[in-house]
Amino acid sequence: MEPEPPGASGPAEPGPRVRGVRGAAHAASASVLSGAEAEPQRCALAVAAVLPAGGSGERMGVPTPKQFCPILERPLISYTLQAMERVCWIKDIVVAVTRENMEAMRGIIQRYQHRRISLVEAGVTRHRSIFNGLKALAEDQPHSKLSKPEVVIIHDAVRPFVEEDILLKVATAAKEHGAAGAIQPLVSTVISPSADGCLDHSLERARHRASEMPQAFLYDVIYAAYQQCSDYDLEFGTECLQLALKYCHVKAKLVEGSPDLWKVTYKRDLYAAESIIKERISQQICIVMDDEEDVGRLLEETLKNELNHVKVTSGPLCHAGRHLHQIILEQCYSFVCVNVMTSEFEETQKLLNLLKESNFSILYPVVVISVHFLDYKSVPFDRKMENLMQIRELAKEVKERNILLCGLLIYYPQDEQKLQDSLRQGASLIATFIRERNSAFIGQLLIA
Ligand SMILES: Nc1ccn([C@@H]2O[C@H](COP(=O)(O)OP(=O)(O)OP(=O)(O)O)[C@@H](O)[C@H]2O)c(=O)n1
Ligand SMILES: O=C(CO)[C@H](O)[C@H](O)COP(=O)(O)O
Repeated sequence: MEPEPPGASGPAEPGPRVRGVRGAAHAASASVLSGAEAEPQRCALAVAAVLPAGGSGERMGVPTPKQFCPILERPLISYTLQAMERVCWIKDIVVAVTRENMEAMRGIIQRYQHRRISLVEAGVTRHRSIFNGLKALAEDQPHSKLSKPEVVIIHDAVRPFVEEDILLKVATAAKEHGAAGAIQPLVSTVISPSADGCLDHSLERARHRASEMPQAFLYDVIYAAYQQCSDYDLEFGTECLQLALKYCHVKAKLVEGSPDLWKVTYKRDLYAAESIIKERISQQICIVMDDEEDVGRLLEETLKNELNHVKVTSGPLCHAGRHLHQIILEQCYSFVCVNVMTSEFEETQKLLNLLKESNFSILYPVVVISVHFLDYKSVPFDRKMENLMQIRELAKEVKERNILLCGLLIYYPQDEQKLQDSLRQGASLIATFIRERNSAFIGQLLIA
């Protein structure tokens, strides 16, 4: 068994923390993946989790095992770990990884500051990997920091959108029934073919369910089941709930799960996962501007009208960045910075410095759009453009910190109608960059 990574700590305290590097990153992680405001829940049980992550992802058809495939440049498994570790009542998270990927996994834990993780070696099948994880939690492990839990949750490393709510439901049901698992209605009807490749019979769809993850068990039940398992079960079995039934006569409680619990299996699932994450981190935009700025207010109004499903907040960068910390706590990953009174990039630079200090962008790419207004009666167009070309250097520098910066020049004519058109065009460009987070925009100066 692997020791905890350096800097790993005990269970997280409920609620997000803001101070320091780790605080910022994990505050950021508190509710974005769940897509909900995460009120920390309580669970009186001693709970640990085992995450099998030792597969090769054959059906994905790419050389990298799917759990290590990047989504927005971060490995898929890191999203799943983030979803598990934000649940403060899960004491230990044991991850089963193949020997050849152990070093890569340690790197991921360190880079994304995951906590409460222990690594064990995976087996050649999913059941064997899970068994190895369970063994690490057994009482008789010499030199182990892990303690035997009352309830163990088993969850695939490739199901990143697991929420605290379903984890609590399966853990609580496992305490009462001995075993519990998430289910979903079947999408397709299940049929049974005969040896000649023809239909033998079909199952009545409404009477069957798809078994998903997470599942939870009284530790003693599932450990005893795995100890009694045949080699055939360990080789070909796909259902842990069945093992509890077959070997311990425990009938699992089935709990309705959400469609987002699906298992990333094919390449298209990576695109789907990326879209879900992008959508979740684009639900809020913060406009950084001086309260007195009329033109900023107009832009804010236009953005609110054009993006009526998105929460738009605004405010100045206060002393010591207090206001920004508040915004970070509110899970905002998209900033529009209005530069009017000051020299071209002064406000943007201040915002970037705060974002860099907070280390907020470890987990998700943060978008910053530096907005400038073009009123070429006061500054000649060529000089304005020359100044604004600094955006390239600035963008290059902050890209290393996972901050995606682009500039937006908005034409500011006297004519009311033309100004409205420019603002609408600007709002549409802002919305596109925030939604797509496409690196082609980085360092570009967009013109509206
Ligand atoms: N020997 C194995 C095989 C699978 N798994 C894990 O079990 C989970 C669910 O399995 P599956 O989706 O089948 O993953 P793969 O086996 O990697 O995929 P494929 O069947 O397409 O090869 C994944 O997190 C996978 O890494 C594991 O820990 N050890
Ligand atoms: O959904 C599940 C129910 O336990 C498992 O994740 C699934 O059965 C794993 O099987 P495989 O590794 O063959 O895809």
